[in-house]
Amino acid sequence: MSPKTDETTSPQEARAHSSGLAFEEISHAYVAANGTTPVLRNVSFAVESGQVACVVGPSGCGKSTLLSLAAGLMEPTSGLTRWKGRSVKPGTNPDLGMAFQQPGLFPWLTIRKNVAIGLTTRGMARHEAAKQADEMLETVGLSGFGDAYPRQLSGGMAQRVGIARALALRPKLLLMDEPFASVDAFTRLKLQAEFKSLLKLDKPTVLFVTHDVSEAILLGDMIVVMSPRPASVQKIIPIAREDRDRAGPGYARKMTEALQCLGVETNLSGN
Ligand SMILES: Nc1ncnc2c1ncn2[C@@H]1O[C@H](COP(=O)(O)OP(=O)(O)OP(=O)(O)O)[C@@H](O)[C@H]1O
Repeated sequence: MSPKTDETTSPQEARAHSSGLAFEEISHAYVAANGTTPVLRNVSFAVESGQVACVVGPSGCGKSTLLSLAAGLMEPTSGLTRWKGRSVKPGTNPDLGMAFQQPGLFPWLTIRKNVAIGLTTRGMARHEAAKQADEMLETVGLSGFGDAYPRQLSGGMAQRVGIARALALRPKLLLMDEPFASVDAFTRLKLQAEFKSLLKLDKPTVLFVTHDVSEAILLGDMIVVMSPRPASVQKIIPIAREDRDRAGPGYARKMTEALQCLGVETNLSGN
């Protein structure tokens, strides 16, 4: 979360000195032959090192665009994205790991090779990469599946492979775009709990896009609620450990706060 500020430190300076990921007055528009689509407007927030920020917002408001900017896949129309205080430039960020809604596994490679591929492309020897891939597969509950192919896995297992592939790189910055959206509700709950404990291993800084407020409360140290497109930050809701108890008052309070911010009716008892 943003560092404490005092009279001598402006919020802008605090973001510039963030130890993690910072967006500074980011605006972005897509320009195409048929016109310009403004997507982000003056977005500013910081995610401190080792913290998890979950981004929620209406469909099409620009959440994935924010991830692409953090990954350095494109540059904003205006403003600055910083990682560890340095401006993010297009190109390879060795600290970066990414996982998406569709894990995008290579069907012709074994599961082991799917996980190892990021390591070998970074120059690791094949046998060492295979060993680390097997360790990571064990961590995500897929030991014994290294020689299988993606077609032999269920949707939940394929998601686990996608997460293993991202985490095998031991990323300091992990960007995730609805990684659990395509699995059934029960598998999703299991994956969320597993992912939560995996984060404790290396404590990466995480930007996690989701449509699911309960997922955001469970996984996030903060929820960044975006407005409709062109999106700006509507509210930042800090999440404390006790708020993650689904039966506790904090959980209900944070859920209501986020949903109201998103314009969702929270009391349907009169219907
Ligand atoms: N490469 C592109 N060129 C033109 N417009 C784009 C491009 N990528 C995204 N857009 C548009 O920008 C807007 C924001 O897209 P983005 O995918 O960032 O939103 P999102 O909040 O992640 O959406 P969703 O919740 O549906 O996943 C959308 O209107 C989308 O159509």
